[in-house]
Amino acid sequence: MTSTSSSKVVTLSISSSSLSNEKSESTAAGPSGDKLTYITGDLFTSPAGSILIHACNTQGSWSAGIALAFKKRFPAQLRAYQAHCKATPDDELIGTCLLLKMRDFEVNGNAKNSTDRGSWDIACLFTSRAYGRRKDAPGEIVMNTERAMRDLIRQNTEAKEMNACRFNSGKFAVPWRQTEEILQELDVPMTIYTPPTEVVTTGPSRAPYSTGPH
Ligand SMILES: Nc1ncnc2c1ncn2[C@@H]1O[C@H](COP(=O)(O)OP(=O)(O)OC[C@H]2O[C@H](OP(=O)(O)O)[C@H](O)[C@@H]2O)[C@@H](O)[C@H]1O
Repeated sequence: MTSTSSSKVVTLSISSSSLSNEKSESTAAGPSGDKLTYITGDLFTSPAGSILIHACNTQGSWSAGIALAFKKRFPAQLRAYQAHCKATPDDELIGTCLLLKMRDFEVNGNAKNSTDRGSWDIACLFTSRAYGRRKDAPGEIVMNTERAMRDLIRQNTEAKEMNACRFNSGKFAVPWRQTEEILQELDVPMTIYTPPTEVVTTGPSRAPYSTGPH
């Protein structure tokens, strides 16, 4: 069997085991994938005290997609993200992670009526320099994702639970599978949330979204 066909078998095995909620064995030939858990639901229902992960541009803009939800819920964290972007050159930001710790925002900053205040740390993965039509190419975003995830793992010294949306797969237009492969290679435990609306509206190749990773 060629190495190409071998890796294909591993991939298929990951897919089917995820759908049946069974753990797949880790093999030297490929990623285990068994540390990713898939949930249909809202990322903002993640357990308190955990980390919420999303992808960001380096321009200081949370203006669309799930970033807009972060902006509305966490105005103080938005300001910290903007200040960080302003103070750091793009080339230094890209491929890093800004980890905004809840304890730094408990006392002041967020809207007084926010019920989310202080519930989670927020990990901003800088996976693209720009956004919209000027966003980085998919291959670059994937490379930046690996570096930014390593930076997050390094900073997560308290081993907090990590939760993410299918980052990079919306506005950044990178097929989820490519980001998923990076997470599998890093062998990182993470829960991935998919909105129920996305399950309904996706095409045939994304149909298993309600229960599986592809
Ligand atoms: N509540 C929720 N719970 C769980 N999943 C949720 C959700 N709401 C949405 N999703 C899903 O979350 C995935 C990512 O989709 P997104 O398009 O958001 O993000 P992305 O990572 O591709 O791109 C980042 C750039 O998008 C923004 O826009 P701007 O640049 O500001 O214009 C940023 O600022 C960045 O720059 C998609 O699967 C959505 O279904």
